[in-house]
Amino acid sequence: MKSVKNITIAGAGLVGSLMSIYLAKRGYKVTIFEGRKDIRAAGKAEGRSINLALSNRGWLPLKEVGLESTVEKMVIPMRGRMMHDEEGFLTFQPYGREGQAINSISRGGLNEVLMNAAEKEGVEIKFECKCVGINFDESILHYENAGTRYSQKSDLIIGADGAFSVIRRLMQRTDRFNYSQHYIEHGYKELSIPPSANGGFEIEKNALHIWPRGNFMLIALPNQDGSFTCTLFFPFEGSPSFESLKNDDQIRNFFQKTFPDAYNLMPSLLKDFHNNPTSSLITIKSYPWVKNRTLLIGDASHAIVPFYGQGMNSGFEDCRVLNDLLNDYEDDWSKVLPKFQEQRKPDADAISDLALKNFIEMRDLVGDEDFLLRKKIEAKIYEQFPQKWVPLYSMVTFKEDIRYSEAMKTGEKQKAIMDKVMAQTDIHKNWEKLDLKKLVDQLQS
Ligand SMILES: Cc1cc2nc3c(=O)[nH]c(=O)nc-3n(C[C@H](O)[C@H](O)[C@H](O)COP(=O)(O)OP(=O)(O)OC[C@H]3O[C@@H](n4cnc5c(N)ncnc54)[C@H](O)[C@@H]3O)c2cc1C
Ligand SMILES: NC(=O)C1=CN([C@@H]2O[C@H](COP(=O)(O)OP(=O)(O)OC[C@H]3O[C@@H](n4cnc5c(N)ncnc54)[C@H](OP(=O)(O)O)[C@@H]3O)[C@@H](O)[C@H]2O)C=CC1
Ligand SMILES: Nc1ccccc1C(=O)C[C@H](N)C(=O)O
Repeated sequence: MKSVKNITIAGAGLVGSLMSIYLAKRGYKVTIFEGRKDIRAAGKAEGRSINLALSNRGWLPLKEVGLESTVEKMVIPMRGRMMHDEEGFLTFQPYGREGQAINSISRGGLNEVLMNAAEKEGVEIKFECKCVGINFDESILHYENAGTRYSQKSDLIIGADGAFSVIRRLMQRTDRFNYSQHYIEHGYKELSIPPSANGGFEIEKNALHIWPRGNFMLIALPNQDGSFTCTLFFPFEGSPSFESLKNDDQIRNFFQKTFPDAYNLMPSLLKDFHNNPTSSLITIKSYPWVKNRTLLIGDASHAIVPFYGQGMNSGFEDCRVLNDLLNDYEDDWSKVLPKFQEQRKPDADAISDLALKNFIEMRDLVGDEDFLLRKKIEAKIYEQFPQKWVPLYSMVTFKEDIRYSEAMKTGEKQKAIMDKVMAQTDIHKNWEKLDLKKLVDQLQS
C-alpha cells in the first residue's frame, strides 16, 4: 500500500475523536467529518446515554494520549453494585478488590475533551458534514453539508460513525461482507434523581445502583452535580412493559410498588417518562472490517448491548490496538489492516456475548443468594491466589492485558468448576471450609 499521509474519519464521537488523536500524534494529517452540530457550541449532546462507565480498557488509551489527568477530574468512582430490593433494603457487592472501581463519566463531557485534544493535535473537525457515499476503489468519501454534496479523497478512510454506520451500510453492498443485527426485546428510558436540597447525593455516591426485578431492572449512575441518571431497562411489550404503562396513574403506581425508594426520589418521574424517548437496544456484528483502504472501528463494526458497560471501552481498545500495530509494523498499513481485523474480531464477538449475559446477571441473579455466595467464594479465591484465579468480571473490567476472548474462555472453565461447588449440599453452611487450592488446580489443569 503506497504511503499513507492523509486520513479521513467519519464520526467525531468517542471513538473517532480518540483515534484521530493517536493518528495526529503519529504525524498523519487527519480530517473528521461529523454529521451533527458541534456539541461544544450547541451546549448539549444528542442521543444515547447521558453518562457512561469507564473502566481500565478505556483508561489505558486515554493515558497513552495524555488525557489521564483531565479525565480523572471528571469521574465518579463506583466501587460496586448497590442492590435495592422491593422493600428498599440494600446489599452491596464490590466490583473488584480494594481500590478498584468503574467510573461514571458524562458522555458529552468526555466527547468534548477528546475533540478539544484532537484539534490541539492539528485534527480538523468539520461539523454538519454527513457522509453519504464512498468510492472504495479510489478512497473518496462523499458528504453533504447544508444540502450540497462534496467529495474528499484521501489515502485512508476510517468509519467511526457509530452503530448505524453509513460506511458499514455501504460496505454491506460489497462482495462477501457478513452482517447481522439483533434487537433485544427490551428498550430503555432515561429518568432522573436530582441532587438533595443541599446539593449532595440522595443515595450512595460511589456505587452503581441496581433495582433488579427479574425480567427488567432500573439502574442509576452518579453525576458530578449530585444527581443520578437512572435507566429503566424494560420490555417493549407484555405485562409489565412500556406498552402496558399507558397513563400517569399506571406509571406512578408501577414505580411506587416496584421501586419504592427510587420513586420517592424522582419528582420529575412523569415528565421524564413522557418526554424522554424509549430507545432500542441492538447487537450488530460484521466482517470484514476492511475494504481496500477503508476500515471500520468502534460501534460501526461491533455494536453491543450496554450491560457490561464495555461498548466505549472496547471501542477505545480498538484505537489502542491499532496504534500498537502501527508501532509493530512501522506504519505499513498493508500489514496493519488485515492484522487488526483478524486480531480484534474474536475479542469483539466475546464482549458482545458477555454483554448479553450480564443483563441476566444484573436484572435477576444479583438478587439471588446462590449467585451472591458464588461471587463471594470467587472473591476469596482471588484474594488468596491473585495470579491464578481472576474472576471473569475482573478480567473484563480491570485486566486490560487479558483479551476479551481469553477472559471469556477462562470464565467458562471457572463456571464449570463453580457449578460443581454450588451443587454441593449445605454449601451455604460449609463454604468457608472449601479447599480453594484444589479449585485453582482444577482451573490450571
Ligand atoms: C444506553 C447506553 C448506555 C451505554 N453505556 C456504556 C457504558 O457505560 N460504558 C461503555 O463503555 N459503553 C457504553 N455504551 C456504549 C457506547 O455508547 C458506545 O459503544 C460508544 O458510544 C461508541 O462510540 P463510537 O464513537 O463508535 O460511536 P458513537 O458514539 O455513536 O459516535 C458516532 C459518531 O458518528 C456520527 N455520525 C453518525 N453517522 C454519521 C455520518 N453518516 N456522517 C458523519 N458522522 C456520522 C454521530 O453523530 C456520532 O458523533 C452505552 C450505550 C448505550 C446505548
Ligand atoms: N448497542 C446498542 O444497543 C445501541 C443502541 N442505540 C440506540 O439506537 C438509537 C440511535 O442512537 P444514536 O446514534 O445515538 O442517536 P440517533 O437516534 O440520533 O441516531 C443517529 C442517526 O442514526 C441513524 N439511525 C438511528 N436509528 C436507526 C435505525 N434503527 N436504523 C438505521 N439507522 C438509524 C439515523 O440516521 P439517518 O437520519 O441518516 O437515517 C439517525 O439520524 C438510539 O435509540 C440509541 O439508544 C445506539 C447505539 C448503540
Ligand atoms: N454502564 C452500564 C450501562 C447500562 C447497563 C449496565 C452498565 C454497567 O456498567 C454495569 C456494570 N458493569 C455491572 O455489571 O454492574
